[in-house]
Amino acid sequence: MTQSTLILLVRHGETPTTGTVLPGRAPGLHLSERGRAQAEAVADRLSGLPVEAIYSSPLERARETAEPTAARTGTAVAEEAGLLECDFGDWTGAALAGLTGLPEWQTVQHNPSVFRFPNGEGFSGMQARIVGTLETLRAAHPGGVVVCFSHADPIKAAVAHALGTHLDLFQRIMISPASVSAISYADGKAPAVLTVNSTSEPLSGLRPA
Ligand SMILES: O=C(O)[C@@H](CO)OP(=O)(O)O
Repeated sequence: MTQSTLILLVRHGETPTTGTVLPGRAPGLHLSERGRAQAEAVADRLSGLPVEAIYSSPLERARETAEPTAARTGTAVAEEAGLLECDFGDWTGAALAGLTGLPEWQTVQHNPSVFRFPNGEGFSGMQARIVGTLETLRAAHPGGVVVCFSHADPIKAAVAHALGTHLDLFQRIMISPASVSAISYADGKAPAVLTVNSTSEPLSGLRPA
């Protein structure tokens, strides 16, 4: 029987606007100094895992978070558009303080499955995209350890799906900057969520040697 495939989902490290602006897919947002330190810490925490492949959202903050892990493991980073941030459409670049007062914000929080960002992507479409992408990557690396660098909302949606949690409840899942969440996929079985939003522990125990 093939060993399970382990997919690690890493949110990018902090940027100068994390928590204050909805950056979305706007280009040119880089890690802050603290974010770069978090990216190094991710590489430390993953050391000891037999990483077979690394994929990243094409956005700078995700690529920069992947770099130390790539250097440490000697594994090239492949860009994967399926790991991109949600397309926030007209809300891209908006200050969160200005969005939280909008009536639509209540839908974003409490009924996201029906919400589509104006001129952007819907949460349901985003979830289908990230789940489909992980399915493709797991099929490409049977039995392997695959590290994927992505963004908060897609990771939350992927974890919710693996848990069997409805998308309308996905805002209850916390995904912090530079956190690692792990899902194991075995043939013929439901996915197993091994850890969510891990920000401090070493992770080599997820795939004992
Ligand atoms: O703005 C945020 O809080 C999240 C939403 O997914 O984005 P990112 O993980 O790209 O910072």
